[in-house]
Amino acid sequence: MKKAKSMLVLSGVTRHFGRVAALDDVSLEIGAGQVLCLVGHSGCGKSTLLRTIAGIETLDAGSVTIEGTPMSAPGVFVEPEHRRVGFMFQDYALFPHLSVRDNIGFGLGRLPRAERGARVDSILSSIGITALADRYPHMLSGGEQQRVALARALAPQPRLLLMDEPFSNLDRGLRDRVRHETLSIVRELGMTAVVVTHDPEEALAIGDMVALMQKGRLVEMGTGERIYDAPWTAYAASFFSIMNVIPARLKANVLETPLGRFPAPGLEGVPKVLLRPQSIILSEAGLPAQVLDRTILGEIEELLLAVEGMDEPLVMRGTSRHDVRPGDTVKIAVNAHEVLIFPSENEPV
Ligand SMILES: Nc1ncnc2c1ncn2[C@@H]1O[C@H](COP(=O)(O)OP(=O)(O)OP(=O)(O)O)[C@@H](O)[C@H]1O
Repeated sequence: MKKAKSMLVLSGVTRHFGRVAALDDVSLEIGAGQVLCLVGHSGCGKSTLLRTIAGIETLDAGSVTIEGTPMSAPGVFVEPEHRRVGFMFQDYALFPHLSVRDNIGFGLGRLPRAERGARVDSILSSIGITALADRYPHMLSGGEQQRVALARALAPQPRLLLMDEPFSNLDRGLRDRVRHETLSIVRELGMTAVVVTHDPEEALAIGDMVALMQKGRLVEMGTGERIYDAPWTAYAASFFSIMNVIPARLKANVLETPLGRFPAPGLEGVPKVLLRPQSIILSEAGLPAQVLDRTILGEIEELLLAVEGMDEPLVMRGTSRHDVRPGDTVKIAVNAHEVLIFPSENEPV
């Protein structure tokens, strides 16, 4: 497949606030038409990175390049309004005293009046909110306000759309629908977008590429499928999924654990061994474990199990129902190829 032309290149982007390294040597690249999701715990630097791309924040070192032109680099700073970047804020930041139509047209001041009107009509129609054109923000539901904020960010026809937690103000049921619709619009327009979220599932669901950040650094970037199924770091593995931490000892290229022995050629030191709850099954041929608790989480059943040699209960999850209760003894097995093993030196702090 032909590689898409680079829309955005970040190289060694660094930004300190006093002693805090909000961004520490972040480098990444996204192609035209791709959606990148920046994800990580609160305070890891996601918003600062987005603001740096927009030019609302300056850099201490590194560079931001859009479509091959440096925007922020040593001796270069292109003002935000000249970057052709659309920004959608978490709280939407709509102007309360302006109608929907005027909110959307706000950034189009330089266009002749008739052209501005036509542009606003066209975006109202493509986002499906023509009926709301003459209302004011206080007359709109949360989902409608989100739509207007999206329309306002898209109206100046940016080459890059930046969205900071665009769905976090919506409640659960509405969020999934609005998220789906928003992404459909972004994809139909062929927009390149960078979306910030703290929600691992949301990142996997919407990003062509997912970039996981921790303490100002980029930990891993990849497709959602790769970063979930085959994480390079224990940090990423545990960020996107609940994990059981399995105590292990390395002996002659074999890991000895309370759940069995697993081949680990070439490993040294004290590796970290992780296992997803769904990688454990009940099997007559398996090891004994005692049921501590059983919880039905809707579609999923969760068993907490005590296993000899493990200090922490083992969490097992699956869609099958098991007729067991606390105190019962069961036999468990693990899918050996689903055991995640990380060399100790591979870990960010
Ligand atoms: N203007 C500022 N002055 C001082 N410190 C700041 C400023 N902006 C951000 N920081 C600090 O930089 C770090 C990164 O902040 P940032 O807002 O980018 O994180 P985030 O990942 O977006 O967090 P959240 O998900 O909570 O919004 C934090 O430690 C924050 O306190």
